[in-house]
Amino acid sequence: MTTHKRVPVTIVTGFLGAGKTTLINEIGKQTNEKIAYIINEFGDIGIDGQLVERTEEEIIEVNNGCICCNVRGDLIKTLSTLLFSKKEGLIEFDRVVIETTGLADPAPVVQTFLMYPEMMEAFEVDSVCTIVDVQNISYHLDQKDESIYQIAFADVLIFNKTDLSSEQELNNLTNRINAINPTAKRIFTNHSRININEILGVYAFDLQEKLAIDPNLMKQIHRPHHNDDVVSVALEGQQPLDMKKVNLWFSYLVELKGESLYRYKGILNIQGETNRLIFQGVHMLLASDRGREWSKDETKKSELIFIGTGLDKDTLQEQFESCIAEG
Ligand SMILES: Nc1nc2c(ncn2[C@@H]2O[C@H](COP(=O)(O)OP(=O)(O)OP(=O)(O)O)[C@@H](O)[C@H]2O)c(=O)[nH]1
Repeated sequence: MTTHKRVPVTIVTGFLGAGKTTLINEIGKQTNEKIAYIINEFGDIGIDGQLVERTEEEIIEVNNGCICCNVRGDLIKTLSTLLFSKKEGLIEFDRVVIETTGLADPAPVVQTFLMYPEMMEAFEVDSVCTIVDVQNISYHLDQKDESIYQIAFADVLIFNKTDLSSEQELNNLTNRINAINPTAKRIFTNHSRININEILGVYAFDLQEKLAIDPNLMKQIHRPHHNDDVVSVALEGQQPLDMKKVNLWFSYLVELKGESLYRYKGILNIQGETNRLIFQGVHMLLASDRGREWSKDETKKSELIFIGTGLDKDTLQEQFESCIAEG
């Protein structure tokens, strides 16, 4: 029997809006393990960290870019700090779960655990779990190489949002994905509701298999990716917003920009509301939800992030300001 003495690391990847944070929340609901979460977002404002429900866990947000390239140094620093804090008895954790940005290539993230002695000694990759948004993945595969790398590199493929796809569409999609990665374990679900024992403690990561996919994995070579056509625009403001105007603005965005808007999400301060309004969008699908109550000692504010192609910050800023409530 193999014993695993190092801290297991689960890497959760998948294209923008696929259901990664939803899975993180599902892990939180089911596990008794102490988990340190590292959440990397594409954009200047971290929304996901605020949407993770188990707040007593160690949640570290790494923003300012994508973990697989310009912030890889930040990832190593974060992991080193976690190790140090654990050694000093300041925190406890049995596992690390990393949520990458939806545009990350998982190979360089995995590389972190295979190339740096301090990391190799302390951590072991348990599995790379890729969430596949069955409603949008065909479009993403046509448009973005990152979604191909994420699928190719998976040990476990979670086909999510099956509630939004017909059986026929799912069959066609499975055939297309089989051609990219025929060996990964497959799980079909919606709202990332899986038995987490299917992804945690499975030790499915197989270096030889990964080298067959990417012979450069152990070298410092980084394939070019997310060419700068995908941008993120972050907006922030403290003045309360008018719900009716926000609805009109979002209808306009969904209708006219839905295709190029890969992901948009945020927390809104709506006039007259005691609770935060959470909105989440992936292309044409937009949902909103009442979040927790604003606490007395926090400043009420709205924070929004838009990720897509052809986005103009000034126009979005102007539209955002036009939603400010009067009086
Ligand atoms: N209908 C449907 N909606 C889902 C499902 N899974 C997740 N969602 C919704 O899809 C949106 C995106 O889910 P997230 O879990 O935030 O996706 P993500 O991959 O973390 O997104 P990014 O971190 O922005 O890339 C949210 O509004 C979810 O509630 C599903 O199976 N079916």
